[in-house]
Amino acid sequence: MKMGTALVYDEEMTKYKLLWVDPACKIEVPERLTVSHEALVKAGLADRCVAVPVREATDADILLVHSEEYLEAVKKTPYMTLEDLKEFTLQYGDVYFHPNIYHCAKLAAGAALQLVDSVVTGKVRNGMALVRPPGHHSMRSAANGFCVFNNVAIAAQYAKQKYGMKRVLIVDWDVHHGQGVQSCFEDDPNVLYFSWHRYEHQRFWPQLRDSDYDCVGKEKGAGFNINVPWNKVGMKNGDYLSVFCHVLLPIAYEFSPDLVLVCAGFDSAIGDPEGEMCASPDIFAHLTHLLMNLAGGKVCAVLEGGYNLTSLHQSVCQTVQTLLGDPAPRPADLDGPCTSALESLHCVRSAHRQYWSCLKHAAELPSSEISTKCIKLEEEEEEKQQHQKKEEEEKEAWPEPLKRLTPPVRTAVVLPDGVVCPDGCERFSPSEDLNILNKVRENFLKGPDDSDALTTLSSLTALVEKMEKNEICNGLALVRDVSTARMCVVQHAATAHRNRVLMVCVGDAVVPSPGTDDGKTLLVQFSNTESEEQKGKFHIPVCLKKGCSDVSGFTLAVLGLLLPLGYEYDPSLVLLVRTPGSGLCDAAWQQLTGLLQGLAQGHTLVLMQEGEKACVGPTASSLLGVAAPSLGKLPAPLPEDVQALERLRHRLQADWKLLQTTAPETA
Ligand SMILES: NCCCNCCCCCS
Ligand SMILES: [Zn+2]
Repeated sequence: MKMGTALVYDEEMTKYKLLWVDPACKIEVPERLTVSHEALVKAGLADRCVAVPVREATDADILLVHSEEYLEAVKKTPYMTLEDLKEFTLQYGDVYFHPNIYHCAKLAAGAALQLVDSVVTGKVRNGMALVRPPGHHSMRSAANGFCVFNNVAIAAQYAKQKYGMKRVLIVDWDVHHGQGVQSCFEDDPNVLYFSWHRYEHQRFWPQLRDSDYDCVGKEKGAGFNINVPWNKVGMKNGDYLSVFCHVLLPIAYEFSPDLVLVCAGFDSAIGDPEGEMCASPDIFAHLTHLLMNLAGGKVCAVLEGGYNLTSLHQSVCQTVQTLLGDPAPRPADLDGPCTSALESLHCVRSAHRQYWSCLKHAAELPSSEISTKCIKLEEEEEEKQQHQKKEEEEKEAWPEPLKRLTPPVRTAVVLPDGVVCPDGCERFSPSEDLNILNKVRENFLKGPDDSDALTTLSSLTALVEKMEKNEICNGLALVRDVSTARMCVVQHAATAHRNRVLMVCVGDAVVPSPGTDDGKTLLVQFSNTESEEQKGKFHIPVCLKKGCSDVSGFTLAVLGLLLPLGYEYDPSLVLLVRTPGSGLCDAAWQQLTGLLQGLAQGHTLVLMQEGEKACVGPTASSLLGVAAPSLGKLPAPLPEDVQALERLRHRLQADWKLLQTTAPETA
């Protein structure tokens, strides 16, 4: 299987800097690159990557995006005096030139192209390019916002032209709007550009009307430009995850890209002087993870901004470690999205409702009503926010992300003798542990001599114990009696007081709801039989008209309901149960298995009924971290399924904040 993560870096790109006084540009320093690369080396991550050399972008590469006159003008800068450089710089905004910046800008763009080559030709699965100058602000004929050539825009055009890539997704998680990328592709339906950015109702740089949520693209490109404005600072992990689950991912899966490019700016992390947001560096492990099952895993992250050297290098490490396949850390105490984020979320979903079938149900309010509501709420909360911000400035500090130790065994399997152990997996030997055997015997065995049940259940128990000790990352068991196995695992996990088990059931077996609503388990059950009785907060039946055979409806339920629930519940173990009759295709099942590994530090235990033997291989592949196959362009989900999901979300959002997609009605 195609694994491997490319790292494209060259210290030559540190060899330019600001040569005069300019408060707007002083934060863009060479150390941004050196601290990031040194952190990767120190963390042992650089050595695990495939080092890919940079190259200079050629004129032809650069002319994929920029005009000849602009390129010719920039070509002259290496020979300019300091005065000429200052003069030349004046025609652009918030950017500076240097005798060596043209060379470095060619290397930055060339690095992105080298990364695309390595990923698209299958030399590696994914990768990151550590570059400066950044690119997403530069326009066809103008430098802007520290950017000279638009590295990612050039990479997108290059991928389309050289490799015939049909659909390219660009995710811009930098805290600034990449207006250069937007303007390059706004009429192009083959490039879906997503950006969130500090906006504050157009009061924040670059203060463009075109950065707002209602700029959805032009002509054939209408719907393929997604702007999520942050109208307040202080956005946190929950705000970011909500936008991924309720805006980006549903649309991205419907778009079904052949390649994912990330404008990986880290000025959206806590501590950054530009963003003034409060999301912790480990959130980038989750943002990266959530993209890694798109495009068959072909993800190219290219550094953009990031001006706090500490949060920058921490965020870079979180991103690269996830690209390498290491499980993401559990997201600490997620809050629901704040009111302002909910308004932006609602506005974006409404603006894109007509273009994406996954959003068809998004409630439509006249945008005028929404915008006044936003501003009214703004003023009220503004002063509260202001004095809060003053306090925060003094003590902007955050805990260093926890070391992400990868268990010695990635995937352990419990299989009947006749079933071969999939490549890369480790067959888990039956437990000899007497107290496990006795506990299983007294609690679960029907007949005294049911030896293979005893073997299976004691092996499962021992496997869960090894996952708790982080000796094993995830597991797969093919068992005769899934319901007993399920109870055995849940009961064992419940013994450790702080354990929480997210149980996801796919298929039509009747699943007894967990004993009490004590919250020790959260059961989400996909089926096509409408369950009449009202379930509790911790037992959520998801009914799809055509069951899981409808990939679109299933995907929407996973992205917009299961993932937010899972992140908010923050389980210590994910128990994924598949019983016959689900009708779920392998690719959708693999997407589910892949996505759920973002939870519980990757501790996913898959239980499958013996009849599902054919699914052992594909399941093992996902558990080993191989990207799930692309689902292809998704047809519209059934309207009744979409409405049912919406109703379910509305019913549950009182208990589960990450399910909200609209601001609470104001008085
Ligand atoms: N307070 C300094 C203003 C800087 N404005 C330009 C920011 C460009 C970011 C590129 S990611
Ligand atoms: Zn930025």
